[in-house]
Amino acid sequence: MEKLLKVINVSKKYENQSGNALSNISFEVDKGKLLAIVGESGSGKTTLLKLLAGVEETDSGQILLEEKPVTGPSFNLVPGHKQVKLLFQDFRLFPNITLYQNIEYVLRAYSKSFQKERISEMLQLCKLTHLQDRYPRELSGGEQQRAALARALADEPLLLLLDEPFSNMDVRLKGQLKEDLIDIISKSHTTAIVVTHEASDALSMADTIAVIKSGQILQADTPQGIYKQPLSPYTAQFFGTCTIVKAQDLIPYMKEQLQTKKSMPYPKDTLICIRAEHIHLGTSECFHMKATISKISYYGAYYQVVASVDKRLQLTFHTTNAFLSKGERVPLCIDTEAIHYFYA
Ligand SMILES: Nc1ncnc2c1ncn2[C@@H]1O[C@H](COP(=O)(O)OP(=O)(O)OP(=O)(O)O)[C@@H](O)[C@H]1O
Repeated sequence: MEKLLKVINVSKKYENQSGNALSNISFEVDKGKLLAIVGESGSGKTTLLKLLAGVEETDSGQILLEEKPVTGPSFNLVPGHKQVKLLFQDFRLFPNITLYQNIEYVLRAYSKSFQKERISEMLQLCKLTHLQDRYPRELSGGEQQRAALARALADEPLLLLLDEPFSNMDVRLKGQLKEDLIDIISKSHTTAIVVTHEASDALSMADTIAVIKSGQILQADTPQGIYKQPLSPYTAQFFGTCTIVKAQDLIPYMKEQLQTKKSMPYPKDTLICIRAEHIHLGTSECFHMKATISKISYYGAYYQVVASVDKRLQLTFHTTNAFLSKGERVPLCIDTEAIHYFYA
């Protein structure tokens, strides 16, 4: 697979900052793929996008786009790399010209006939042909985003960067937009990096996810790899509800299963993660322990239940059973095969 982008040991510290915004970041992106960068507020996501777009300077390390260095503003007359498009949360469409003219502006260096052809292609791709004569203020949030996307893709950037593209969207609109975005990006064969703090967006959109915390990449993997084989409790909990417990606290209830799972004995303080969907109400076929329900929260498709087994062991699980109540003692069964171990 051809590597479009290589980020090698990049660090960045702002002048008035005590720690680093980014420390020794390295990753690669294949041509035509979508990478999601995920992390909590202040983890360094936007800083990374700015470095990739060439609008901020790196302190050390290298960013290579098609093997050529991406340099910061002090190296360029016009800040920003010509073939990298950074799409901001607020879209930044020109307010006083129509949607058609917004795209036309990006293509001003090309011939009139090429402009016409390309604008029509972009409008079609982003399902905006019927809205081409409207001004940005006459478009809905979702339409404005597709318009910004059409404009960004018009002169075929090598790399498209999207900063929190769904931050201002309601849930219904977001679902549709996510589908549109993936569709448009893949049809245009664009390589893209999407920054988000929403784990579910990253899981559902990306080919690869990079988890960033305090300016460092904790893990980069496929969505399935990140969800099923998290390298740290932080990543495990970021991507879905899970109970993190010491293996020794589970041994009294699942001695046989835990020991046969791995032939090697594990240290006593080995942590394990059990996803909420891998804990079920016990049956005559599967019973590991009894627990007392301390909390029930309704999430529409399921209930999230917290139940205490003993002083040290509290499990969180999902169920569609609507007849449970707080204080009730319930039998529980854990999918032994799905238990994830964090070896020190
Ligand atoms: N211009 C600046 N000067 C000083 N510190 C900055 C500057 N910009 C960002 N920072 C700091 O760098 C760190 C990373 O910020 P960044 O904006 O990249 O995080 P983020 O992950 O995008 O956060 P959010 O999700 O809240 O937008 C933070 O600690 C932030 O306070």
